Amino acid sequence: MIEVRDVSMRFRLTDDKIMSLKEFVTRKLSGKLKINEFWALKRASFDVYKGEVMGIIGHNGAGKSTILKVISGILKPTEGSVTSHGNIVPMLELGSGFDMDLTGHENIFLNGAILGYSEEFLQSKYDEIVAFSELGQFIEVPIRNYSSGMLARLAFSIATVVNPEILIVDEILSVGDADFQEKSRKRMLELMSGGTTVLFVSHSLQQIREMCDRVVWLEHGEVQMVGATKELCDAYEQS
Ligand SMILES: Nc1ncnc2c1ncn2[C@@H]1O[C@H](COP(=O)(O)OP(=O)(O)OP(=O)(O)O)[C@@H](O)[C@H]1O
Repeated sequence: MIEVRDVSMRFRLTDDKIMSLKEFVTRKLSGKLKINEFWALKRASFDVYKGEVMGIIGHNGAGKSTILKVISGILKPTEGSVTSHGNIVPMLELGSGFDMDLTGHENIFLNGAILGYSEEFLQSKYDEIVAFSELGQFIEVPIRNYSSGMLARLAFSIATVVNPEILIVDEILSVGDADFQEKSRKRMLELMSGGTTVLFVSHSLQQIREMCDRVVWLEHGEVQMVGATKELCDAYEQS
């Protein structure tokens, strides 16, 4: 269902603080621009099968969020390829696809449109989304006033209103209060039992052990191991 083949991702960084485009061009032309290359992913390959829940673990900076962005199509890999079959719903950085100046209500239509849902569809699902988000009257308030937990609730409610074929989740289950975490965990389990393929990053090994069929372990941008959850989490904990 998802084939990740020899994916490498290079970021180019400059140490210098450049204040304008003019300065950038002058420095570049005069050869004074120092650019460092950084490979956030190095020849990563793995498969995610239809209907399985795949966890991604690894220490800070291992490349977990980067691989999710590449699979979601947000970043184009420098080398390698990703093939996927089915519509992908990514829930990545909190608030991506949201406009902070708009209300929760307006953002349901904005974010929903970005995810590819029609206005009529969103209209028909609006009450359900608001009810699931538990935002109540806050739905009419600009979201810049929301806490990160409230934003996560809104994002999760919009993204899971339909059963996506592939759901990509970055740490979202660790945001919000315990009750909502439990509710979103149940919704994820429901989606999984309905055949949705899920790819998710979590720093909580307990969550990974509980929810995943298989796990990819990334370290410094490289795939360290791919395997069954228990075996892999045991190895990771011992490392
Ligand atoms: N847009 C970018 N430009 C430059 N470097 C980046 C960019 N995005 C990520 N990186 C770097 O790539 C590396 C991998 O980042 P990534 O966010 O994928 O790691 P992660 O495993 O998700 O980390 P964490 O667990 O801390 O969230 C990091 O060193 C990060 O600083």
